[in-house]
Amino acid sequence: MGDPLKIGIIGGGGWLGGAIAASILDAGLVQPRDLSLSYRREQPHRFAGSFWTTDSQRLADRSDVIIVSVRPADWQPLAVNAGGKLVISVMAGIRLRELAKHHNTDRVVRSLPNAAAEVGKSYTPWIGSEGVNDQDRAIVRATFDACGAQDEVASENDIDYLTGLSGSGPAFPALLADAMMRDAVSRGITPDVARRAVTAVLVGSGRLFEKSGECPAYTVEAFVGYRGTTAAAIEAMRDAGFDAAVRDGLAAAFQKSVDMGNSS
Ligand SMILES: NC(=O)C1=CN([C@@H]2O[C@H](COP(=O)(O)OP(=O)(O)OC[C@H]3O[C@@H](n4cnc5c(N)ncnc54)[C@H](OP(=O)(O)O)[C@@H]3O)[C@@H](O)[C@H]2O)C=CC1
Ligand SMILES: O=C(O)[C@@H]1CCC=N1
Repeated sequence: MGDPLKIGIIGGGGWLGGAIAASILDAGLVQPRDLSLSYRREQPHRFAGSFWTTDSQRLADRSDVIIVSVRPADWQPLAVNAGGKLVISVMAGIRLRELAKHHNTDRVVRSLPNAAAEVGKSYTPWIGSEGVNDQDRAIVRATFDACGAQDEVASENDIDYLTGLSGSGPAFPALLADAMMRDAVSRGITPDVARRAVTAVLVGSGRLFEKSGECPAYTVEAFVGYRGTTAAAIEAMRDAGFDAAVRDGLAAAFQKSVDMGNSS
């Protein structure tokens, strides 16, 4: 067996960095003493036994793998020389070429998890640079399997598109849930009941969807074919522009990711 893996998470005090840290610790991919996390302002009281620092270069020096999880706007001023080590970025928009140049390594991975990493249910597409080897790939898979599911994809264009589809994805059911809740409350349903009803719909339909493995079009058609209340709702939502709203939203996220890459 080789030496235990040492992992550092720059921005480990943040939302996604903290979720990844919790997932890889839970999965036993890294031991607490081999995990380093950097923060900027206030040290979070999490991950006892791990190494917290404000010095991200120190973190990089004591790690084999460096995960970069700061907001894209905070990345340019982040001067960290990885010296050829594996760098895994979870940042939206930042391209492989820029990552390699900025961190002085040809072993870089661009990935895009989502907020469900917090409950071990992220979906994470990723792509590696030419310098990434088979062992690096195995580390990336293990890292994002610990957070949910992952796929290596064919191009950075795929990452830009999936940044909207799955990276931003958890926001879309939240948007639907919010609209449903507000409608329910406006019709006199108590907020408590509305919240419980909407939460049950989201969680229950997610589980159902996962279990059946059906194509969503088939499910929708089955409901439409029933010719009841659900068909009435689906047809009214579609007439009101549901499909176009989703298409335009995904296009806006895709474009934003490309624009962020052009300006980084
Ligand atoms: N949240 C999400 O759902 C997803 C996020 N992402 C990507 O993940 C990245 C992180 O996002 P998220 O976790 O939401 O953001 P957060 O703001 O929650 O976390 C970023 C963290 O980075 C810290 N930070 C900033 N600069 C430095 C620095 N120089 N050294 C050490 N720490 C620093 C911040 O500290 P401080 O609070 O003190 O400023 C903060 O805790 C982003 O690039 C985003 O694009 C990708 C997919 C999904
Ligand atoms: O909204 C964002 O920019 C980040 C990236 C994908 C999800 N959250």
